[in-house]
Formats: sequence, C-alpha cells, structure tokens
Amino acid sequence: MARSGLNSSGTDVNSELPKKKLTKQSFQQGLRIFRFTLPYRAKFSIGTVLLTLSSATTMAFPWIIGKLADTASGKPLLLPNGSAVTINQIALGFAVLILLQGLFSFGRIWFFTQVSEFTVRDIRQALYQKFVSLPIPYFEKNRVGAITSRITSDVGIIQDSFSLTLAELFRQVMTLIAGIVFIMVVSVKLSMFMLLTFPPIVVLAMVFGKKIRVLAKTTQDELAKTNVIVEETLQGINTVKAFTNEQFETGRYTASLTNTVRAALKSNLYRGGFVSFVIIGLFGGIVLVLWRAATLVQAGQMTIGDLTQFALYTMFIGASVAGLGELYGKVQSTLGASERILEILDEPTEPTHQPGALPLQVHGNIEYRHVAFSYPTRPDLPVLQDISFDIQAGEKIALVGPSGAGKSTIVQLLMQFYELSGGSIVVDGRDIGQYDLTELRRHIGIVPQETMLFGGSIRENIAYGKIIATDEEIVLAARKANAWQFISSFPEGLDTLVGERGIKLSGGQRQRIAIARAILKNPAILILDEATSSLDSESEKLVQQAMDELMQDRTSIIIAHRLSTIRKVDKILVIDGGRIVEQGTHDELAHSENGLYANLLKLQFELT
Ligand SMILES: Nc1ncnc2c1ncn2[C@@H]1O[C@H](COP(=O)(O)OP(=O)(O)OP(=O)(O)O)[C@@H](O)[C@H]1O
Repeated sequence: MARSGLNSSGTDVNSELPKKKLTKQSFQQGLRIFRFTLPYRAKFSIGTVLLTLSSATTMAFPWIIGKLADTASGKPLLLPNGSAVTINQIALGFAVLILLQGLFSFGRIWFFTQVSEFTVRDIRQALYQKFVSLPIPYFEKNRVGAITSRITSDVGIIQDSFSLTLAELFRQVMTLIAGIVFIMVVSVKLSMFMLLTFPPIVVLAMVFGKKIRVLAKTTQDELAKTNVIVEETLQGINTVKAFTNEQFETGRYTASLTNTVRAALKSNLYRGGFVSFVIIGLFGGIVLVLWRAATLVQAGQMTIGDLTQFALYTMFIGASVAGLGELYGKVQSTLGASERILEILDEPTEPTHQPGALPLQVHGNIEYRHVAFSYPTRPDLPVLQDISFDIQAGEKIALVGPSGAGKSTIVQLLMQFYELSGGSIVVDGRDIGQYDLTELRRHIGIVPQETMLFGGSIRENIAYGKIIATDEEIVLAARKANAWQFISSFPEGLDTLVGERGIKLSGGQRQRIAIARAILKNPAILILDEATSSLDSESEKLVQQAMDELMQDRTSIIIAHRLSTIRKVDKILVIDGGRIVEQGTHDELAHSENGLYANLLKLQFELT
C-alpha cells in the first residue's frame, strides 16, 4: 500500500518535486544511484529474501480462508493419503503462518531500513564533500536554497525509495502476478469477467489522479509564494518598519493567502469527485462481479470456498493496482531526485590536487602579468583589464581606488577563486595554475572586511586558522592580535560562545579574532581587506597594531579604504575601472597634481 509521512530527513517526501519521465535512458541514469547501496548488498539481499517470504505468506491467506470455508460447508481438504484436514488443523496452520509473516515483515523492515539509512548517509556525505570542493562560480550560479534542497529533499526521496518504494514495488508486482494466477486457477470464467470490468475503471482513475496531482502542485506553489513573502519581510523587517509598510506587507500576504485557498479549494473539488468516482466505480464493479459469482455458485460451477478465495484475491489485486499507480509517481520522483544528485556528483571540482604538483615552500614573490578578468556570471563585463604589477617577498603593497574598481577581485584571483580571462599570475616564478591549489591557499592568509564567526567558542574560531593548534598557540596568537585583553575579560575566556547563540562581538573585536586566526595560520602571503565601517579610534589603534604585527616579514596586499593606514607601504596601486591608473609610494602619489590618489586624499582629509 502507498505510505506517506516524514522520514528522518524531516522532509515530506510526497511533496511534488520535479519528476522524471520514465524512459529507458532515465531509468538507467537513475539506477546509477544504486552504486551507493553496494557496500550494503548483503543486508539488501537478506531484506529481499524476507520480503519475498512475507509476500508469499500473505498470498497464502486467501487460499487458507477459502479452504476453511469449504471445510465448514462440508467439502474438506483431502491430503494425498486420503485423510481429511480438520478445521482446527487449518486454523493452527493459519496461526503459524501469521506468526511467520510477522517475523518476516519485522526482518524486512529492519534490514531495508539499515540499507536505506547507511546509503543515505553515504550519499549526503558524498554530496557535502562535493559541495565544499566545488569552485566558487558554482555557488554564484546556483542559489544556496536550491543546493541545500539537494541534500535534504532529494536525498529524502531517495531514502524513502530505498526503505519503502522499492520493497513496495516488488511486493505489489508479485501480488499482482500471483493474484491473477490464483484467480485463474479458482475460476477462469469469473476471472475473465472480472478482468474485463476493472481495468477500464482503473485507467479512468489514473487519468483523474493525474489531474489532481497537477492541481495539488498548483496549491503548493501558491503556498510557497506566501512563504517567500513571510521570509522576505521577516528578514528585512527593519526596512519594512522604516518605510512603515506593515499594512502594505500584510495586504500582500493576505492576497497571496487568498490565492492559495482558491487553488486548494479547486484541487479538493476534484479530489472529492475522485473519491466518489472511486467509490461508485469500484464498488459498482465489485457488485457486478459478485452477482456473476453468485450465479456461478448457484449453477454448481464454484464452491463457497472458491468464491471466498476469489473475492479476497481480487481485493489483493485491486489494492496492488492502486498501489502501483501511486508507486509509478514515486519512481518518477526518485529518478528525478537521483538525477539531480548525480548531476552534482558529476560536477567538476576545483583542481585541488594536481598530479605531479610541486611540494610547497612559498617565499611570497608575486607577479601579475596583463591579467584580464570577467566574472563567470557576467562574462560580457570586463572587471579587470591589463593588470600588471609585482611584489617582492616581504613587501607590502596597498590597493586603493573607488568602490567597485576591482580591488577585491584582484586578490580573489590570487586565491584562485576564479579562472583568469587573460594573462597570468606568477608566484615565486611559477604560474599559480601549476601549484596544488590547496597547498597554495595554505600559504595565503586573509583578514576579510567582514569577519565571519562560526557558531562555537572563541577558541574554535581562532583555531580555524590551524585546526590542530594548542591552547598556548591560540593564546599567543590572541595576544599578538591584541585580542587577549577582551577575551580574558570574559568569564569563560576562550570558551565564550560567539555566533547566533553566543555573545555578539564588536566589529573591532571580530577583526582581531580574524587577525589571530591569520597569525596562527602563519602564511607567507597576507591579504588584508580593510573594513569599510570605521571603528572608534581606540579600537582602530588596537586593530592597526595587530595588523602591523601580522604583516611583519610577510608579503602583504592591503585593500585600503582609509588612506591614513597605508602611508608606510612599499607601493600603492591606484585602481579605477578595472585598471591600474597610478602607482608609486605615498609621497610620490600624494604630490602628483590632479592624480586620483591625491584627490582621494584630499577628499578624505576634508571628510575628517
Ligand atoms: N561575484 C561577483 N559576480 C559578478 N560581479 C562581481 C562579483 N563581485 C564583484 N563584482 C563586480 O566586479 C566589480 C569589481 O568589484 P570589486 O568587489 O572587486 O570592487 P572593489 O574595488 O573591491 O570594491 P569595494 O571597495 O566596494 O569593495 C564591481 O563592478 C562588482 O559589481
């Protein structure tokens, strides 16, 4: 029978996700997901054997009941030796069979559940591993929600499929075939009559069912739209309030709710029709068959036991046909889900481990040679053009320029988050493409504009720079980053929780955590992306000191927003519109008449 409900993914697996047309090709594609069950094939085989046994015992029930009826009405079952089986003996046999059936069912569920839970864990793990090793552009082209639903909904469908759908499919097909064979044995005449009556009803019911599914999907889509409104407004609640648009948003939500109700009512109108059709069609058919059977019994062509058997097998057949109809939809969803999962697993990952890549000892000489770049999401818009500069190991350079000039992009290319559109970047004399990506990134540290803290303790957050760091190392890093002062002022020190459920750190404190992280990582090359939001002067001083400490003896690239902080760097590159428009030391650039840097300086001076 069709089952529904929540599985351990917490997803409603019956929700209408895109389905896949059943073709030979889609079937073969979808079956590839089965390779994940291979490690558990022994359990799978045991489950299948138990399933076969439990189905077979179920199929024996009508037969025994028929024999019971015959024995009761004076036509006992004769053994090969001629002795008759008593009612008590039949009933005892029946009881044993029921007991066995119970055991088989328990075993089947237990084994199939194990297969599905382990398989699903492996699929999720493979997907996650894939996600984290996909290149950055993938995440810009696909919405995070869509990606996470692969690992929740789609995997949920697969889970349901391994634990239920497959077993059901197998059982229903077996029931259908065995049921038809049994009723044929009981009475060919009545079977033919029945097989002519029911299939048309079933076909009609299937067409009807399809229409209902389409309508149910519309209802769900409408409901999803209302959820989008709730999410949007709650996320931007400050904006809603600031613009005093509470009433407007409520109106928008109400309108959307009305649409949902309208769709739901329409869908349920059809559902009601469907139910009454099934009742009339199905029971009408049953009455018709019973009438024919009664005439056959009256004519002495069937016994009461035959009739009982026939009626029960027919019910089994009916149930399995109905079940198969529903399973068809589930198989389609499974194939769809499995294809979407496999699609991700087939995505090319970042070339993290290049065969024959060089083991790394990075000094930090960097050279950009005519670098050109456009973001993959906007290939027609050149973001960088002809960027050429070099930095000797240990030097410090600053990138300055108006917002959107391309400063962050320049450093992201060094991290190899994206592929260049032209030119090359060379580190210690070799093209960065020749390095093992993971190895190279290991030697680059970054203090970003906005420090992301993970939910967890301060200790864990600092140790993100070096997972295996000891407490001494962490404290030392925190001291060098001027962070120890505030950390030790918390009662729980390094164990203080930060993030969503912990305390909120100020911008300056977060930056110092990021600096401590970078100190622990101890990279040869350092990227400092100055925060645009200004800190109070005390905090600013602490952060600046920490940055100076961090930059010592490292090749450093500073994306500067406050020009006061970069007077001492070896070279300043002024970027505008994706090009280097000026370069030189602070003193050189500050005195160049009409230069962009001189102008920016003037502007900041006036502002302060
Ligand atoms: N992920 C992205 N996908 C597409 N375009 C992007 C992406 N990131 C940045 N851009 C665009 O590239 C250009 C350069 O952006 P970039 O972030 O490098 O500028 P920036 O000089 O660092 O600016 P800011 O000082 O405001 O941080 C901008 O026009 C921006 O809109």
